[in-house]
Amino acid sequence: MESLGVINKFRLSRESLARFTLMVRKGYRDPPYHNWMHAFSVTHFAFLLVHNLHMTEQSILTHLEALALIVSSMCHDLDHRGTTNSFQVASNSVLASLYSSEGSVMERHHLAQAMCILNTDDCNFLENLNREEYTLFLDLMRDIILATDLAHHLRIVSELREIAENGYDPNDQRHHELLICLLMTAADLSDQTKDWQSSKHVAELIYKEFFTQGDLEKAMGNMPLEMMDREKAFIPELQLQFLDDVAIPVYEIVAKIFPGAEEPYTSIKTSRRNWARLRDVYKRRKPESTSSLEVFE
Ligand SMILES: Cc1nc2ccc(C(=O)NCC(C)C)cc2n2c(-c3cc(OC(C)(C)C)ccc3Cl)nnc12
Ligand SMILES: [Mg+2]
Ligand SMILES: [Zn+2]
Repeated sequence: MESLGVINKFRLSRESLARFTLMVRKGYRDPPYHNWMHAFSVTHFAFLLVHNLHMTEQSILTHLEALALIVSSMCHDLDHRGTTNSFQVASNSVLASLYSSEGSVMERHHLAQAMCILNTDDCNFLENLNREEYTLFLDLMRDIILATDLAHHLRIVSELREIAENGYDPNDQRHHELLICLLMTAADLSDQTKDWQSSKHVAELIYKEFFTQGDLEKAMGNMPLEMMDREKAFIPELQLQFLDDVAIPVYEIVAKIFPGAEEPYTSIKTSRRNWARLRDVYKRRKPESTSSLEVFE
């Protein structure tokens, strides 16, 4: 926050900011993947994007938008239970009864948790923002956290491709809104742009979460998605699919809009090559012998 210049610009209270951060960290549970470590690494990547691509200096983002992106990254998976939106509905969870009519069940809950913490005494580090800035900040945080629903991303990805092809227009309000969603998604997926060992380890954590949900669904008498069924999933193949269909296009678009952001795109393509190698190695063995998580050994 210091090096983004938002502390001084918005006269943020360091004590409140520290209390807010500690409350946010406490607001995460400890599933294998969707815990504070994920929120922390997403926040760090969001900072690197804004800082290294000089987004505030070049007026690509206002300082308020940069602040909203960082704070939203910290809060974007608050109180995650390691289960998906469809599982909330299938299991008739309290969160589903609260939010399923609007969709993005978990993301609405993450946002509600963030608002609660902001409204907790001594944690509202935004107290020196004027009414207009504060209202705009809350609108930004809402849009950004709701943009972390994979379904939302899949709805806008064709518009994102079009912006990457035809050029980003900083004066186009829709382009600007879509860009902020893209930055959040790029941060949320950034574990896959790290070194192979780290990316592979994170994938292992995600599938531990998915398989636990699959076990729960079987216990409930429901059929889990193949991706969540530890007996059926072939992880290298599933990872190649997700990288090709969702993750790699995100960094390809980021690299097209920001020429200085080639590295994550290069790195995730390397990760993909490693998954392809792993798939070929495990494909040759008797398929029934490889228990899903064995690929991580
Ligand atoms: C390594 C890696 N593999 C994944 C494999 C599958 C899926 C999945 O949900 N498949 C559902 C089917 C219907 C397509 C997500 C995966 N995933 C995510 C992720 C991304 C999310 O949404 C944004 C950030 C908006 C893309 C939301 C939640 C998660 Cl866990 N992060 N890393 C991963
Ligand atoms: Mg999420
Ligand atoms: Zn996340």
